[in-house]
Amino acid sequence: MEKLKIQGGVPLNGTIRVSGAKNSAVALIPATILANSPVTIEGLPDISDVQILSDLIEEIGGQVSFESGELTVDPSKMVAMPLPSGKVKKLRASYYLMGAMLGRFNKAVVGLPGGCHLGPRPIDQHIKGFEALGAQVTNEQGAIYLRADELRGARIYLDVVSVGATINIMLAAVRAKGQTIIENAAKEPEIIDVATLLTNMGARIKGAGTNVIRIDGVDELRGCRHSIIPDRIEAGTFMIMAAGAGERVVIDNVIPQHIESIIAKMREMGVKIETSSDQILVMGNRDFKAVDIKTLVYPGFPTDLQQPFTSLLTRATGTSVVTDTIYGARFKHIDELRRMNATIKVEGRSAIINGPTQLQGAKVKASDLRAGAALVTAGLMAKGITEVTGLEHIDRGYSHLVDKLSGLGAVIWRERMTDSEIEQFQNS
Ligand SMILES: CC(=O)N[C@H]1[C@@H](OP(=O)(O)OP(=O)(O)OC[C@H]2O[C@@H](n3ccc(=O)[nH]c3=O)[C@H](O)[C@@H]2O)O[C@H](CO)[C@@H](O)[C@@H]1O
Ligand SMILES: C=C(OP(=O)(O)O)C(=O)O
Repeated sequence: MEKLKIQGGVPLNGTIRVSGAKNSAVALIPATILANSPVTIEGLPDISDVQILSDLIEEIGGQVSFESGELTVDPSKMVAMPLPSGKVKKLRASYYLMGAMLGRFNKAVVGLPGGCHLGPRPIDQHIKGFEALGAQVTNEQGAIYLRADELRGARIYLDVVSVGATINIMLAAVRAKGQTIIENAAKEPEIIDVATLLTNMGARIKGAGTNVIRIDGVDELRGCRHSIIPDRIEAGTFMIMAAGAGERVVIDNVIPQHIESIIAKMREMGVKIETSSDQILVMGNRDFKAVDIKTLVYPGFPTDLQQPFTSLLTRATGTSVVTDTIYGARFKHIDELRRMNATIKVEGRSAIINGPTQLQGAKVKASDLRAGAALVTAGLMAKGITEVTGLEHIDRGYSHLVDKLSGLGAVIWRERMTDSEIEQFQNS
C-alpha cells in the first residue's frame, strides 16, 4: 500500500496533457459488448476503473488487448455470464454492463455497483427504462436480474436527469425493436461520446447532447474504431491546481467548450485564462475573490469538480459558498482540509469557506476520487509536506498523476506505507 507525499509551495510551470475521459471510458468499454466483431477504442486513460472493466469483459468471454491506451475488444465469443459479485462491486460504472448485456443477450445478472461513496446513488431510473423496454427486473441478494423475451422501443421520461440512466437506456435500446425516445435525458459530453461510438457501430441515434434522444433499433452492430474525448474533469482539476499553485500552466488536449462553467467561475475569481482550440493557459496569481458555486447538470458546474474547487477557494478573499445539488453529501474532504488549517463549515448541502488561508501540510486521507484530487490540490498549495493516503481512489480516475505533476515541477512522490501506517489507515 502506498501514500502520496507532496512538498507544497513549489510553483507549477509548463504543459500538462489530459488523458481520455474516465466517465466516457467506463461506458464505452461495456458498449463493445453490443458489437459482432472487434471494437477498438483509442486514448483510454491508464486508470484502475478501465482495468477492472477490461477484466469483467474477459470474464464474460470477450477477448481483450490493451496497449498504450488502445483497447481492442473482440466480443464475438461473449456469453451472458452472470456477474452477481466480485469485481462489479468495485466501481459504479459496472451498471453499464446491465444495459449492454441486456441489449445483446436479452438477459443479464449484475451485482449492485460500488464506486465512490457520495451518499445514496439510486438506479431506479435505469430500472424504469429497462422495464419500459420490456425487461423484467428483480433485485435478489444484492444483484440485479434482468430478462426480456424481446426488447421493444418505448417512450421513457426520466424523473431525474441522470447521466448513468441515459447511457444505460441507450445501450439497451440500440438493438431493441422499433423506436425509443428518452425524454429529460442528460446532455453531458460523455453521452455524446457513447452515442458516437454506437453510431459508428451502426446504431441509429439522434439528439444525443440534447434532452430528447431518439433511437431506432437495428438488428446488428459491427466493430469499429473510436477515439475517446478528453477528460473534462481531469482538465478542470489541472486548471484548479494551476490557479492555486501555478505560474504559467498550459493544459493540453482539452475541449474548452466542455468546461465553460469552470473557465467562467475562475475568471470571476480573478484567474487569468486564455483558450485556444485544444489548449488552456492558466496564469496563477495569489489574489482571488471569493465566489459561490452551485453544482448542476451539464452545462452547469460539474459535481465532480466541486471538491477540488473547494480547496482552491481556501485561498480566495472573503466567504465562498459551494452547494452540491447533485450529491448533497459530497463533503468528506472538508474535515481533511480543516486539518490543513482551512476555515470551512458544512451546512446541509453547502460548504462555507472563509479565506484567505495559508494551508499547512498535514497527514490526510482521501475518502473518494475527487476528495483525493482536492487533497492533492491542497497539498500543492500548502506550506510543508502533505501526506495523502487512500490512493486507490485517486488511481480510479487520474492517469499517472505523479508523473504529470512532476512534469510541471511539483515535488510529489509515492512512498510505501509502513505496517503500522497501514494498520492505522485501516482502523481510521
Ligand atoms: C448530472 C450529473 O451531475 N451527473 C454526474 C454524476 O453522474 P452519475 O451517473 O453518478 O449520476 P447521475 O447523473 O446518474 O445522477 C444524477 C442525480 O440523479 C440521481 N439518480 C440517478 C439515477 C437514478 O436512477 N436515480 C436517481 O435518483 C442521483 O442520485 C443524482 O443525484 O456523477 C458522476 C460521477 O461523479 C458525474 O460524472 C456525472 O456528471
Ligand atoms: C464519483 C466519480 O466516479 P464514480 O461515479 O465512478 O464513482 C467521479 O468520477 O467523480
